[in-house]
Amino acid sequence: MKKIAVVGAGYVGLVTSVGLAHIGHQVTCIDIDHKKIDSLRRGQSPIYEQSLEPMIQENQRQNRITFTSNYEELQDAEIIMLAVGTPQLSDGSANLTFIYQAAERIAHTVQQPVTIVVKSTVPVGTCEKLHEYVQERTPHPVELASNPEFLREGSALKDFFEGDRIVIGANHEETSQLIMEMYTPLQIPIMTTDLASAEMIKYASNAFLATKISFINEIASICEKVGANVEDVANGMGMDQRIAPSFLQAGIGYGGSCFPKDTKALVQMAGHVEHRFELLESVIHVNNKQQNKLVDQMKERFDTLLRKRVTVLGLSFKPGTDDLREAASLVIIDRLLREGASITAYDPIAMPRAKEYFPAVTFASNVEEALSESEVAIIVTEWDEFKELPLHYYEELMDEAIIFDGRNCYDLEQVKKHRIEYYSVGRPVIRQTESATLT
Ligand SMILES: NC(=O)c1ccc[n+]([C@@H]2O[C@H](COP(=O)([O-])OP(=O)(O)OC[C@H]3O[C@@H](n4cnc5c(N)ncnc54)[C@H](O)[C@@H]3O)[C@@H](O)[C@H]2O)c1
Ligand SMILES: O=c1ccn([C@@H]2O[C@H](COP(=O)(O)OP(=O)(O)O[C@H]3O[C@H](CO)[C@@H](O)[C@H](O)[C@H]3O)[C@@H](O)[C@H]2O)c(=O)[nH]1
Repeated sequence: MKKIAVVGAGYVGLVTSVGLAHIGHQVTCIDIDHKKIDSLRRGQSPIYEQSLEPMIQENQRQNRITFTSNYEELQDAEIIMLAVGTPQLSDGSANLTFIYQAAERIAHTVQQPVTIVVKSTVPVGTCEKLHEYVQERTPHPVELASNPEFLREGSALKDFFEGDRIVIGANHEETSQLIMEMYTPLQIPIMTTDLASAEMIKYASNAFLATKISFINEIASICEKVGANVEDVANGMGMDQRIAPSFLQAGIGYGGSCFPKDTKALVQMAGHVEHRFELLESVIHVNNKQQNKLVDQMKERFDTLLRKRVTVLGLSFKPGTDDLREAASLVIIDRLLREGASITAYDPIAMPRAKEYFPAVTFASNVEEALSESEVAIIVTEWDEFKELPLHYYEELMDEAIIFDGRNCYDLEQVKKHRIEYYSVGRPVIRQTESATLT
């Protein structure tokens, strides 16, 4: 059992805190956001993540986790994990303000030798500089390690307990050893390396996954023109073990708090060492195009979207989370509003948050209400609730069932059985008449 402090109670900090407590460590989780800390002390999670709230409560009952805004409570921690945000600046590079603010507070608080473990995604070279920065501000010996986080929202706890790998970057063997001991109960393969390589593994992994998505989205656009079906293409490609099936789901592009910002930060980072990362620039460009694609198709279909009653199904950037950061819904709703459409939206989880983002949108309390009297539906997030919705609902509830599906939720053969006009990504359009199917 180790005494660990985690700085930042966001998606990463909170999941890490709860996960470490659950495997037996004594964890103090610190955040400057008093509202978050108050709600956590009451056992309420400020974010939606499957199984997180009960696990917070269980570890509180076992006295393995405490929440605070007071930095003095990290004084006796042997390990301090840094999990504050690193959002993007206007030029796309990473904003390290929160990292340095937290580092300064840590330096002025520690009373004994400590190891700082950077979980936040930071540009290569940051950990080395941060080490000097903290050590200059405290007489106590400080070690520093990079331990990038690979969890996905929506399956964050599962990823904590059953991740593919743990990467530890450090300058000394003993530092890596200490962090390996901390993770021992997890039985996840551990890779150790130097600080810079660990920092780069995080950016390279996200950039590669984003590349797979933009690649399949480009293939999808070509499929639409040549009459192929991108799902079959992706399945066929994925059977090759060198390619692998994951992250080949065509759709309206990647969003979220990581891929958009980390791809841009890596382009910036490359630029700083006079390397133009042209491949990644294209990946970003393709993604921007992709987010606008369905609205472009809709405009083509209707000529004008002025006063069109549009239903938006799904608002979060992916299912299983209430996170709206860089969600495709932001781009799509903004475009639709500018085109003069009137929007009703529904999301099973993200609506409380979404209300802050979209003051001009009407929110429905369920999918039926969202679809009733709608002229066109657009599926932005592939929640199970939408995937499992009987297709006759669209026929019965909408004026005329016209669906633009940005996540390929439905099987084309099933759609053909209904009077639905159906546009998806990288698959043939279904235009249904009462008696015939014209594709
Ligand atoms: N969200 C993810 O899925 C994910 C996955 C892997 C890596 N990451 C990376 O992890 C980092 C954190 O991401 P996140 O999504 O958890 O961010 P977040 O915005 O959800 O949480 C960050 C938290 O840090 C707190 N904070 C800011 N300054 C602080 C300070 N000085 N002291 C204490 N708390 C402070 C904020 O109040 C906030 O609660 C980022 O670098 C991100 O790129 C995120
Ligand atoms: O085949 C796919 C897979 C994903 N997406 C989209 O890509 C985005 C990101 O999805 P996902 O990677 O599942 O979620 P994140 O929670 O953003 O996780 C990514 O970003 C995290 C933060 O860096 C990393 O820790 C994770 O390893 C990495 O998968 C979402 O908009 C998805 O809709 C697709 O369009 N097609």
